[in-house]
Amino acid sequence: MPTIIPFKTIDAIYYLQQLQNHKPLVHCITNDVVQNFTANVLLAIGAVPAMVVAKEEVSDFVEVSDSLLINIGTITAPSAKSMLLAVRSAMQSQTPWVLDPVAVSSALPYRTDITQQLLTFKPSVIRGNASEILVLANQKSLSKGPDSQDSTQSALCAARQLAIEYQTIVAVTGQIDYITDGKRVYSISGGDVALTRVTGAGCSLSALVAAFVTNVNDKFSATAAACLVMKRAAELANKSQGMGSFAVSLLDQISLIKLALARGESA
Ligand SMILES: Nc1ncnc2c1ncn2[C@@H]1O[C@H](COP(=O)(O)OP(=O)(O)O)[C@@H](O)[C@H]1O
Ligand SMILES: Cc1ncsc1CCOP(=O)(O)O
Ligand SMILES: [Mg+2]
Repeated sequence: MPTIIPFKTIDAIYYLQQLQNHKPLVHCITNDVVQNFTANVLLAIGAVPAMVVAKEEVSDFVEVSDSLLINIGTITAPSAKSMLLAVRSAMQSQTPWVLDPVAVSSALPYRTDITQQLLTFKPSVIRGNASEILVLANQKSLSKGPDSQDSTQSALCAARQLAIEYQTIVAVTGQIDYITDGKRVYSISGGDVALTRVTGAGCSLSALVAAFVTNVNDKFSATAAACLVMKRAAELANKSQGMGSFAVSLLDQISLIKLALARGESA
């Protein structure tokens, strides 16, 4: 196992600045539960979201986008078709794309099979919770629908194995996030368990990753920067008024995160 390196705030600030300079257009094919929240998270960080899903136009739209998010949360036969067309186009045009394998498990062979097909089109990053990453690496897991029941520590070997097998970057998230390209590992601690009590935290994090990996050479560090932003924003968000307010406050804190990270660095 390589040395696990805590990812630094100063490096996250650099990638955040790159993102905000370029204002990337992020093409999202995501699940029905989190469309609006995901679009708002992307706007809050300084990216431009576009939820374009029709099979007739996904290939064209990938070509004008800076990156693509594929999230299989509420997959159906028509959306699976759109996803496969979009990732084919992304691979051909070398557009970075992020896979969020929501709820892959032995109990859901349809989405697991589609995910295996998607993986052949070379995702730039796979972002999932520990149970999802264990399943993709053919290891035992304990998921509960879209939620993980496994620790990220227990999925780190699986994450590295996947990164090597698909020559990609894997972000396995939970109490501690790990980001790996198979050889190196970054860790990010902190965040807040409240992130597991609102829907769409993981899905919108995958969208953030898609925004961060555009226009950069080092997608490994850019992925870690996205993960750090979500954890720090959750720490700063208001948890005292319940989970509805937390979700709104999380958006507020994402929109203000550059200032907060810079303040933390100069303190
Ligand atoms: N117990 C926890 N403590 C702190 N942060 C957490 C915890 N569990 C998940 N997170 C954070 O929640 C976000 C979503 O991750 P995760 O829950 O793994 O995704 P998903 O919603 O896809 O299951 C990430 O930013 C992750 O770091
Ligand atoms: C509840 C639910 N059901 C299908 S997709 C989805 C959203 C999952 O969101 P997240 O993985 O971010 O918790
Ligand atoms: Mg998820």
